[in-house]
Amino acid sequence: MANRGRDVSVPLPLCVVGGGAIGMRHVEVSQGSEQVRLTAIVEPFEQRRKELDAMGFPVVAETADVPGDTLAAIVATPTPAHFESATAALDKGWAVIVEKPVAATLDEARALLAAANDKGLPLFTGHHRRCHPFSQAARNAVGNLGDVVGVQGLWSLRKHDSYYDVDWRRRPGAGPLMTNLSHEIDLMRFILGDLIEVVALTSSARRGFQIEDTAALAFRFANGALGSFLISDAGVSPWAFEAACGENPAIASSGQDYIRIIGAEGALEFPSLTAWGRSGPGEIEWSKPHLRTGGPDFKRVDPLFEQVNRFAAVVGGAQDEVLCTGRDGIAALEMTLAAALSGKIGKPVAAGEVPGGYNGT
Ligand SMILES: NC(=O)C1=CN([C@@H]2O[C@H](COP(=O)(O)OP(=O)(O)OC[C@H]3O[C@@H](n4cnc5c(N)ncnc54)[C@H](OP(=O)(O)O)[C@@H]3O)[C@@H](O)[C@H]2O)C=CC1
Ligand SMILES: O=C1CO[C@H](CO)[C@@H](O)[C@@H]1O
Repeated sequence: MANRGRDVSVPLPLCVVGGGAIGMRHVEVSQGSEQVRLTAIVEPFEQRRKELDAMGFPVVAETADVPGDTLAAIVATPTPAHFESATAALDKGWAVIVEKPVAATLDEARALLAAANDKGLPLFTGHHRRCHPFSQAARNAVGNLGDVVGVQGLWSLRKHDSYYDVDWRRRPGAGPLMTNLSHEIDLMRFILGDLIEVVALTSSARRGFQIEDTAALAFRFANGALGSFLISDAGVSPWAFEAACGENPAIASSGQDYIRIIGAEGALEFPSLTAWGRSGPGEIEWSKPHLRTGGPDFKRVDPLFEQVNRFAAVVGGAQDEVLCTGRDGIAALEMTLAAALSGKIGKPVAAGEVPGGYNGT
């Protein structure tokens, strides 16, 4: 692969494309990492460029203006622009992390992966939750539950109204399915394996946009387990990934678990990894009390910092089993779009049934 075998004692020269909300978090962690060196922020809009320049950031208008020694990019443009931005980065010969969802449609996502493969360049998707120690531990802990029967999740955070002042966030490619459920799907895949079917009810009754504000979903996994999820960015609650773990400086912590995983031999709350299981010998069944075991104390990390360091290591030739690959990103996008399509047509949608050009509306 291109860039493999470079001297990893030298920080990876990397640019961030898109100087918005998450782009600036990538800038922050890149500037704090010894594994990478920020060469530029690519920001096409003059006013924003001026602001970034005044703050002392190295900012350029387009990919062509990025310093020539750059070897990698994090693409953090609006989702509908991912394809164009990531294609431009791959054309420069850069290794790429593209923010989630990997693209607006499956056709675009598959074309990106094909381009990366043709050029021998690493392509990852920014489903950063995998980089938390508790996510990796959950993957191992489900092995103690016996056959997994099901999973139940709830993600409900009320976004501030001005979040939706940004035009693209009210349009196809955005909304809590593409923006937030895509993370949940990747996380469920990471912990429990492939999802193969989804049925959904969607509603825009609270915010009144073209995109949904709330959805109730049911999933089927390849291993036979089932799942259900309620997701909303209009409803106030302490139950959501970011509130549970406090990873996002812009979102208040609650410390509340928001997912329960159920197996034939026990159950697990996430992300605390509080476990419920056998309290004695013999058949484990409903007349017997459960033994409750609190989860371990996990080291708190900034997952974006972990992600960029892992990325730098892979570009230097390391193997990685945690980062979300381009292929993983496509799988998460497929079931996210399947959920949107199901909500639209009122029927279950299986993997393989989402049209390549479908963008979720
Ligand atoms: N992993 C995570 O935790 C998160 C991921 N995301 C994902 O990141 C992406 C960006 O979201 P968010 O940060 O909220 O969006 P923002 O709108 O805050 O930021 C996008 C930035 O990209 C700029 N931009 C627009 N088009 C281009 C282009 N063609 N080339 C370069 N820059 C461009 C925008 O400029 P201007 O404002 O002037 O239009 C803006 O500065 C989305 O795909 C989203 O799903 C978002 C939040 C968290
Ligand atoms: O990707 C994401 C989208 O938005 C959320 C809130 O802004 C983030 O926390 C999340 O990681």
